Amino acid sequence: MASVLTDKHPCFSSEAQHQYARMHLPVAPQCNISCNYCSRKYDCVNESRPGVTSEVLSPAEAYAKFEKVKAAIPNLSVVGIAGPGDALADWNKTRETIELIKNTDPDVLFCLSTNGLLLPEYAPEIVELGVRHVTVTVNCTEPVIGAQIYGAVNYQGTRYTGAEGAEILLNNQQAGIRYLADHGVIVKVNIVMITMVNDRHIPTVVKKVKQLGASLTNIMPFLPAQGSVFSGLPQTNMHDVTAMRVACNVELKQMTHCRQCRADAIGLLSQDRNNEFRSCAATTLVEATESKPLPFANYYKVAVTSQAGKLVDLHFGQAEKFDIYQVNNNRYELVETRCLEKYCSGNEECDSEDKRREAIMTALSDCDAVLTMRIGYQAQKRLLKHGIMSVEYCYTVESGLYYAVEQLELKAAAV
Ligand SMILES: C[S@@+](CC[C@H](N)C(=O)[O-])C[C@H]1O[C@@H](n2cnc3c(N)ncnc32)[C@H](O)[C@@H]1O
Ligand code: SF4
Repeated sequence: MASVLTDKHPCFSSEAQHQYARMHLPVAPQCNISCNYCSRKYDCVNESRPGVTSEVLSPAEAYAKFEKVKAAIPNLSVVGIAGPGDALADWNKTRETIELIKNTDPDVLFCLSTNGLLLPEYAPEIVELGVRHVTVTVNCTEPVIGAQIYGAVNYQGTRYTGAEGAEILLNNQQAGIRYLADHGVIVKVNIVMITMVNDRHIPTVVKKVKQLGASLTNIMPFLPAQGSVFSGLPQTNMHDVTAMRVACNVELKQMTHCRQCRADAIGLLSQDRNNEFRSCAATTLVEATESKPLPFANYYKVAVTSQAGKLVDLHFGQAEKFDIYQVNNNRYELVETRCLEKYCSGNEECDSEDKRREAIMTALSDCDAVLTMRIGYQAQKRLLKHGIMSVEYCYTVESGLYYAVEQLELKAAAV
């Protein structure tokens, strides 16, 4: 039977994702390990992926932001701490933030995300604080595989590398998951699927964490992050991720609706509103939208970022081609493919970069929406100035097109 705790948590329950909003409070910037896929140094405003945030807050600032968001989003059910580093590496700030909110709003569900290194130390306090959802990232169970994924593990004042460091991390993760599950905490395990590194080993991880008491796993595609050791590896194909989720679902419940959110995400999973609540945000995305006439004969034109045309599996900033579809709520047709330069070249400051980005906007300006796996705030804002809505989605192109139509119609109804 589904628990009331998971029923209201949009990340732990696919039913709750459409009804309940969550907010991530970025109060924990530090980390105690180095994952080779992680980069928190590259502060690109166009990025929308884990570890990215536009601000780091003190516990008091986080509390003030919570109050503001709660007033604006009454269906806010969950407050999570997902970095931008590790919730337990900055435990004092994490705990203080939770305590401040809990004292005034005892109904909020709290969750936190961790690599698990410090779970043996803090799991009893987590339980005592009343945190009932914890996400632990477990990418392998074998130290030799861990040695390829983790550059270093800093534990109790010593820096460990290779299989030695990985072994400490993996042992602590496993002990921590068992403790939490035995004490009534719902544990979700994130697994970053990295082709040729840990992909074949994932079913073993799922089996192990199930034995330890985890309730579900979330197999996520590896996203190459500029500035990370793995920046040159290819992004994991969504087709492979989906196949792995299906195979592992036989063993344990799988999360399939993860959006790999930013550390400051706010709102429903499908509609990140973090930009409305940034301390420096002068206008909202809605305010920035220019009106655009309704499309001819109720057909919308949607530009899709897809590697092979079947799945929405490409970041907007990485796309070099856009498939242009005409679509309404029961038909769609691919009308052309436009080859353009990449939006994100990594050369943020340069003047010609701005011109190039405007040229991309002009090339897409006849479209009503861009359907993409992920898109950053500045790129969304620029698209909206051209009257183009951005829709983040992570499954087939076909279902994504209908989802985009739904979003366009909702927007039209709200005007
Ligand atoms: C930024 S972390 C924050 C929580 C914590 N430090 C951890 O690693 O679990 C949130 C999630 O994003 C994942 N992640 C970070 N960088 C990633 C990347 N480049 N590709 C895919 N997943 C990534 C992490 O493994 C983790 O599951
Ligand atoms: S544990 Fe989390 S924050 Fe730390 S390096 Fe890994 S992904 Fe980044």
